[in-house]
Amino acid sequence: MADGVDSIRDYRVSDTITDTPQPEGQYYHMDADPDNLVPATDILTLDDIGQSPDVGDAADMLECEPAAKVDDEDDTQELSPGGVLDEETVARGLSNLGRSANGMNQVYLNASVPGFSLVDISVLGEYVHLQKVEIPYNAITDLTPLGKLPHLLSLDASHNNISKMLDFTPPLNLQSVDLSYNQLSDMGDLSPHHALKKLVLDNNLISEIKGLEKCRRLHVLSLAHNNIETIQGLDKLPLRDLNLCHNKIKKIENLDTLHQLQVLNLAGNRIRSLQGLEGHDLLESIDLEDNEVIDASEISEIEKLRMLRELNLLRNPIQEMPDCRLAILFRIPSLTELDRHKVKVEEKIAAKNMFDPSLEVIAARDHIMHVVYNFLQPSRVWDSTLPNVETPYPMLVLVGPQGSGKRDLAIKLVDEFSDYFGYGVSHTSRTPKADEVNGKNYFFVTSEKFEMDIKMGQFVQTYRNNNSWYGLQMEAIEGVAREGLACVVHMELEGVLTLKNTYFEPRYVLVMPLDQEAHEQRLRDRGWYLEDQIERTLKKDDVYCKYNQDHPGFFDMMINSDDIADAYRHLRRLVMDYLGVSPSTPDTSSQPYQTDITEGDNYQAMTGAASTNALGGRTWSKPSIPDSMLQARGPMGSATGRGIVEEESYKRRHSAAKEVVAGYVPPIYEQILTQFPRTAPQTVEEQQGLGLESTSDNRATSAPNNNATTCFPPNPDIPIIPGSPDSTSSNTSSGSNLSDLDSATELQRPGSPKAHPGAPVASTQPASNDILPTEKVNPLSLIAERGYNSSSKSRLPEARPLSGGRQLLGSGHGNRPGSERHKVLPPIAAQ
Ligand SMILES: Nc1ncnc2c1ncn2[C@@H]1O[C@H](COP(=O)(O)OP(=O)(O)OP(=O)(O)O)[C@@H](O)[C@H]1O
Repeated sequence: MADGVDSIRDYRVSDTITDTPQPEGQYYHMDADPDNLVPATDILTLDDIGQSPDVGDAADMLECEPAAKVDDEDDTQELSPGGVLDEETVARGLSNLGRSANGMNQVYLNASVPGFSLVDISVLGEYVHLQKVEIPYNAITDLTPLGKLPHLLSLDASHNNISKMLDFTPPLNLQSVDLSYNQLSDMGDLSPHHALKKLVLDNNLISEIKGLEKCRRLHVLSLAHNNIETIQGLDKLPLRDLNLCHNKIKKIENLDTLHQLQVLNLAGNRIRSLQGLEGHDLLESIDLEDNEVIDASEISEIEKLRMLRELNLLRNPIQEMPDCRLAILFRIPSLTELDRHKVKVEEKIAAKNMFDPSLEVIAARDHIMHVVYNFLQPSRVWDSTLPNVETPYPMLVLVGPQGSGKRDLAIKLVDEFSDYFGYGVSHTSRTPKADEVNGKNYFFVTSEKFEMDIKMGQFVQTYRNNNSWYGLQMEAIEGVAREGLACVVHMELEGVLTLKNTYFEPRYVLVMPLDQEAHEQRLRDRGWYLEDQIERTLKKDDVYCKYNQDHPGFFDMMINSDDIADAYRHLRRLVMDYLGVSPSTPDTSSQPYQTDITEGDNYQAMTGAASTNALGGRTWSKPSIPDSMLQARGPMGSATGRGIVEEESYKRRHSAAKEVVAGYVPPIYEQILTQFPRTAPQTVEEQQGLGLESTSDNRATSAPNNNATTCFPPNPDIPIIPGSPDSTSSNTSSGSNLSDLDSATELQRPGSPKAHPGAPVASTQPASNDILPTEKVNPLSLIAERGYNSSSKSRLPEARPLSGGRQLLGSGHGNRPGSERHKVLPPIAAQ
């Protein structure tokens, strides 16, 4: 017998290492210095057997020693002949030297003898200090010898022929047992093994879960590949990881009391419903691969599991559902792994955009759809884009939730200021209400017609509400534009977001019922709406308020519409302020819109200038900012119609983009100059003609916002470009609106310093690379290319004759192009 083996056995027998020298052969001989051994912790208290760094490290140094010695011996010797485990075989498998349970001895704690076709393991009973025994891949049928190992913590007896469950005297503290791949058909009574933390019984013949009632420390239970049909016998166990995959389970049940469950594997069963998983708040991983989950609604059972990170539904009929992956990700956004694939951020965004797109995404899609359909139509020059694409067509949009009163306000406003405004009638597929007139309130069309019109590229924006379509057609705007009027429309936030993507740059007035009860009452009083419609509308109040808060400057103005008469009074005053209309304009409003115009109203300063109800050089179009707003902004206030915050942000982005593209940032002075209004340029004479000199300072700060010389000292380095809409030349005249086409095409000639009317005027010799690539593309050139150049004016739509007795307003200003009649809306850029 080799020395090493002798030593092991002797050590086993003596059980002791003492400080005093012992006769040779009686104790284990160690080459390593015992002093170097790190004292082991109390191994009985270890949670994870054999993983104590202290014990393990020391053992690593030494555990090879006996095996090496044995290897030097006769390798041909048969180990454990006849399947009877012998000491030599055990000697080869011993490892992990550590302290014995009583802390007095150095002992091997682990024995591993796999694959020896062992039948009899009686000899193991003599190794009383063993804490971990690994005897897989043998032919063991009887485990009773292990009853003699009182300190056994971990047993791996998988791949044997065991048919009786742990039928041995329980060790003190057996915590982990692996009996997978055996012949177990009955779980028996595991009460004696109440210390069990982990029990693996995979690939047996078990058909019933039982005997675990007393295992109050069981965290991990694996019963994969058995014959289990019903989940039971697990009540109140502290299970964290339960594996019941590949059984015959049809229903998830009796898991309610497993409050600590984190990982659940039910793959390879016959489960159809996820009912029974709800309420397991700690569940992190659910594997349901290869089951029969078919219904997407089942996801609702697990979508509230906040800790859920991994879900596997591969090989379930639910996978046939279109966009199944995105649908699941949308419903359970916390997932990091789905169907064995990591979830990408892009997928989560795609899921959100597909199933609950933000208002902005809805609007962007709506816009794209209309642009594409429009593009497919024969191109036209719209009256509302003239005199050039840089000139925003004047529009007023009243925005607000359903029943906020915006529609009534719009109609009332158009009635009263019919020389300025026309009502842009939207289309809808909803059925008309009793008092509604087709063509006045809406154009009422069928859904089919509406959708056909979409495909015909007729809409600027659309919006779907309560299964009905709403939309504003280009023709509705055009009809008003041809009259030379500013278009007033009302719509919901979604419509505004689409409109913000278009080239229209309307004024947006938020009409908001701030008192929700009053709003609710108004909706109920109408008697049109269903209960859930009212609920949804009231919820949308919050969306509006939040949007207004989160996007300062998004709306130009907000009007509280709790009291509709009061709201109209505000709106009226605002409009008059914009238009520069005299308060002497008779207040034609009657009940319920009693306007109350007092002497103290701030537009009174205009009285002298606009007593004839003329525009006084101010328009509804973007550059005209009410005095109150302009004052708040100061002399550097926005002239582009954006809110001040939007404007600042826009400027920053603009200059940053310029810097990146051209490596050049125009001085702030120039940037400001280029922000001057591109519409309704107003000459100094015109302002003087309005008697601005005699008005209060209030007017002086607001009126000249399109006159650089008033706001800023003239820069001798900056050339005044005649004909540019940004030009502030006082030599303006109300020339042909169409002549702008000439100047626009002129402006983009190669090498011309006037490359684009909107391009910043950088210096006396502008460098061509100061111009953003996008700025080099003048859409007017595209128009010109299509034949709408200066020589083909005849292609432009002819103005219709003036319809019925509308008053011509203002003097000395150009008409709104396309109308040639009303001198109402923005005067044309001077040539
Ligand atoms: N083109 C459009 N784009 C977006 N929203 C629109 C459009 N036309 C109408 N809407 C809005 O759709 C909502 C539903 O309109 P509808 O006329 O059916 O309801 P209502 O109860 O009469 O609403 P309201 O009294 O607010 O006008 C209203 O808020 C309306 O302003």
